[in-house]
Amino acid sequence: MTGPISLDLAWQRLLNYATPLASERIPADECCGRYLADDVIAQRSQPSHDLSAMDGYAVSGDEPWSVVGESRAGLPYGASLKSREAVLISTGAHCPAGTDAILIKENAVLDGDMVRSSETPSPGRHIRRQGFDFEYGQTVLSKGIAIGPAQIAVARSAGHRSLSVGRQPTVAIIECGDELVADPQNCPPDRLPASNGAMLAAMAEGCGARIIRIGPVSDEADKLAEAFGNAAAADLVVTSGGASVGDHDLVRPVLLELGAEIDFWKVAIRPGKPLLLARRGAQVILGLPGNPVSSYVTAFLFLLPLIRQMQAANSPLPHAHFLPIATAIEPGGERREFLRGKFGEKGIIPITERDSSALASLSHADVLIDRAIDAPAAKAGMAVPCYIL
Ligand SMILES: Nc1nc2c(c(=O)[nH]1)N[C@H]1C(S)=C(S)[C@@H](COP(=O)(O)OP(=O)(O)OC[C@H]3O[C@@H](n4cnc5c(N)ncnc54)[C@H](O)[C@@H]3O)O[C@H]1N2
Ligand code: MOO
Repeated sequence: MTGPISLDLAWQRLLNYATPLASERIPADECCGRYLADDVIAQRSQPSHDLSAMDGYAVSGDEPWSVVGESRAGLPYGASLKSREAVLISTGAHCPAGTDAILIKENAVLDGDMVRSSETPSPGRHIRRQGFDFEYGQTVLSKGIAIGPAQIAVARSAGHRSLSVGRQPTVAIIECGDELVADPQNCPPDRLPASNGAMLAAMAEGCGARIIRIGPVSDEADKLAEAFGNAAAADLVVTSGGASVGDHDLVRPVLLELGAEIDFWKVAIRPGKPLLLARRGAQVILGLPGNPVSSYVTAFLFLLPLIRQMQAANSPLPHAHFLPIATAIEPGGERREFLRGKFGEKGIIPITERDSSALASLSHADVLIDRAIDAPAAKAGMAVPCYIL
């Protein structure tokens, strides 16, 4: 039996394993949370003309100016300005050709159809130049980025009604364990409400997956094989529990029986050592440990990156932020460890509970603190790598 592999190696293998699914074109307005399958090229310049950034007067030459018309947003003044002419202008309206400056309304002194300034407007000030935001033909959004509200807005502004995005994977979640009951309000004293399936489904769905829930499945090889059969249509199958070395831990033996290729089993992290990556035909299989916190942490580190990668994300792994800790942390151990932490006024407060079954402490966590193997003790105030949950 080979030993656990490092997290970095496991991540490298994971990213080589899953390829992006086919792309699809959908309305830009429905793209929040999706990943771009192609670069987005501007079909127009923004702004398409020089625009006023303020309400006031577009003026040409020296004062006083005679007011010859109006330029409104969407209703431009049709002619050029001559020297000593002005038009009333609104924010977002075209500056007529010949505009030298914008006299803001607050500094305008009207006298019949003439206008003067109480403060001379500086040339070019308050004029948004054509194409200053982006130019026609420019790449405004790059392939592989996550689409959020700002990206939807820029795509529309660049003239796109629809966008090409990675297809969302179907993820089947199989919960294993004789002790698990589906209904938490009907749980005999010797059993346990199944909680990992719902937790993993919420995590995967939040990352864009379409979910199939299977189980809880009892610890019997034929039942687990049947569950894999029911998951045949999924792009990715995630199991929870039965990943370790116990007599009733059946995920690995059943997968071998079904002819799956196992890439790795066991990663040197805490929590979450018994973790399995396999492939069966085009289907990727991720076996997560049953302990609830291990399940959460390994889903965060492996399941969510797989889902992002399948949707064409260019940066699917979680990103660490260096944040100061409010209290000291003891030296790291022989596995890379992910400690729960929460936001506090003086920095991240490490949560002392480290048991991999302790869900209440997980529910208080805002971050996972990444502690390297044999990391030296960290004093209060030191910045440590954290993953925001
Ligand atoms: N001899 C060894 N024993 C164990 C090792 C080891 O290396 N040698 N590793 C330990 C570690 S680390 C972990 S993590 C667990 C993982 O075990 P399994 O993936 O086989 O999980 P189970 O045994 O099925 O369950 C563990 C624990 O979690 C509870 N559980 C399981 N599924 C759910 C669920 N869907 N909802 C809520 N709770 C669940 C289950 O009742 C158990 O208490 O193995 C260690 N053992
Ligand atoms: O990973 Mo186990 O997750 O250390 O309890």
